[in-house]
Amino acid sequence: MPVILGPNRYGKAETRLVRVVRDGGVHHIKDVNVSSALSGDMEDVHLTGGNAAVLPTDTQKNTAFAFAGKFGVGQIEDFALLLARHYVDSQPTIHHARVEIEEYSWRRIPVSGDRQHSFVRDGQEVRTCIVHHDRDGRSTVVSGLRDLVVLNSTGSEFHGYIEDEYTTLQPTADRILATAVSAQWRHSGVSSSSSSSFGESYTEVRRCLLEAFAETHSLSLQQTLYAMGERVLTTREEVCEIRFAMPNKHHFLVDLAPFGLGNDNEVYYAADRPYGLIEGAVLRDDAPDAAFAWE
Ligand SMILES: O=c1[nH]c(=O)c2[nH]c(=O)[nH]c2[nH]1
Repeated sequence: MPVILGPNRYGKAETRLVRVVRDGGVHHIKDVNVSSALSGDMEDVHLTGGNAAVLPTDTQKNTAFAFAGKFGVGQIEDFALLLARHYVDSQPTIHHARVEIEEYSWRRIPVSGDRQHSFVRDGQEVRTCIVHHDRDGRSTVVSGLRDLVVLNSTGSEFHGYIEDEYTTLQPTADRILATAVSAQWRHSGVSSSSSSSFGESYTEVRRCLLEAFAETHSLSLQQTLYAMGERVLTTREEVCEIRFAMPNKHHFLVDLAPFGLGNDNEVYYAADRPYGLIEGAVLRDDAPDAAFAWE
């Protein structure tokens, strides 16, 4: 039976890289996790074990560290583009590079005196990007975040849904709405200029997400998801599509009647599982073709 090699890629996953930028006694921390995946002329390595086309994953790890030393890390999208372009442009056997970076943010610990080198991890939120570059010169950039945990303690209702023989959920006109937002947004174009605006874009998209979450009177988490996406797309022209995964972090009112107490929307049980999982994309109706951006 004839057998052929299917789609494949290989690379170094999760190179944990920390760079300290020293501005005199004032230090800055860049803490990232870099994963690269390359594809191209990889028939031989799979079919015969000939490695002539292979840029070792160990070299990919070294390149991430070397580039951090040589160029700094800066905005993760720029660093990912730098790496992806380098792999494709420097190695004829590499036709496509995918670079994914996560960034963990650190906040300075305010202390008296001139000590400026102590930090505390800034929550559990993670900034992300996935960049692709191919030998036709096409680049795509998807920026994102995950574990942005938000809660509205009122302003959320849920009623009017299907009720069948298995439904026990009570309709509510006032509930807690909480979620851990995972969002990824696709940039319409990728400029090759070195004056990056990915930092400002990230800050503003995040602001849109938070403001839309807070300002939307919610009849469902789905409606809130759409409102958040719509806010980003109507505010940030560089973004053409945004995808969400939002767990509904259920808060159930506790029945305090057995203890002779009422519960006027005050005491909740915060269940961690199971959770509703609401996923969806919001995009411009004229969004350019995504090509391989989401792969
Ligand atoms: O916002 C919600 N959307 C749902 O689809 C759903 N389903 C459910 O049980 N609770 C909720 N809440």
